[in-house]
Amino acid sequence: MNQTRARGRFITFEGIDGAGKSSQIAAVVALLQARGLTVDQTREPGGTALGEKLRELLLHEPMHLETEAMLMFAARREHLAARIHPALEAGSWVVSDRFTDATYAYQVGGRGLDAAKFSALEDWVHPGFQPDLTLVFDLPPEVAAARVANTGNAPDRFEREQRDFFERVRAAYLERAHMAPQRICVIAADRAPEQIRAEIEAIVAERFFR
Ligand SMILES: Nc1ncnc2c1ncn2[C@@H]1O[C@H](COP(=O)(O)OP(=O)(O)O)[C@@H](O)[C@H]1O
Ligand SMILES: Cc1cn([C@H]2C[C@H](O)[C@@H](COP(=O)(O)OP(=O)(O)O)O2)c(=O)[nH]c1=O
Repeated sequence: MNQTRARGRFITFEGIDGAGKSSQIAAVVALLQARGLTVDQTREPGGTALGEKLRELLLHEPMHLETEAMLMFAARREHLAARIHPALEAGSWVVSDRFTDATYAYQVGGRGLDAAKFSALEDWVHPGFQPDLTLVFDLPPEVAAARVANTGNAPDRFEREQRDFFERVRAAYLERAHMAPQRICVIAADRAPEQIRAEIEAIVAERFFR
């Protein structure tokens, strides 16, 4: 029998640093796997050997804002070609810690990149392609900053930014969610992990398994 496997779905997690994405991503991956799906868990910047090298530069090397935006999209181009598209076509689901909404939030919102330049890069790198579902973890920057400080890890170039930067990033995420309400769900992330997890499970079930 010539049965082709259905194309996989692409789910992305977004939010300011310390929003609490990491553990919830693990829960969603486990949930999908429990349904018998093959899941590829990945992240941006990164996700490929080249992308991880670019990530090192992006997180630690000072650079011009437009260099930063183009390197984010360069890493993404590689990620799409080498990993995301092949996985989806093979029927795997792809769950990524960040994607293009992060460039809108951090580079346009946080750093002030020209929105037209962002759109040009987005249209070049993935014309007509967006995640099937994006979860934006939303919380006050001071709460997120306290969580990041508690981890005890050395902060990277982004995590060292001040509260007003993260206020702008947060606002840009909310603006982006407003522009694509069918795709982007905003999650109140200043709650207990179990509550957040239950809400996400309900969203995923409603969106994909109803
Ligand atoms: N809902 C939550 N309430 C309180 N602390 C949390 C919550 N979710 C995550 N944390 C803690 O906050 C820190 C950052 O979480 P993490 O998942 O790494 O965030 P992100 O991946 O969004 O940067 C970790 O120490 C984690 O244990
Ligand atoms: C994908 C992406 C990430 N970033 C930033 C956001 C984060 O501060 C950083 C790395 O993301 P992340 O993996 O969430 O950091 P961590 O592992 O420390 O939780 O890169 C951008 O500024 N633009 C982008 O397009």
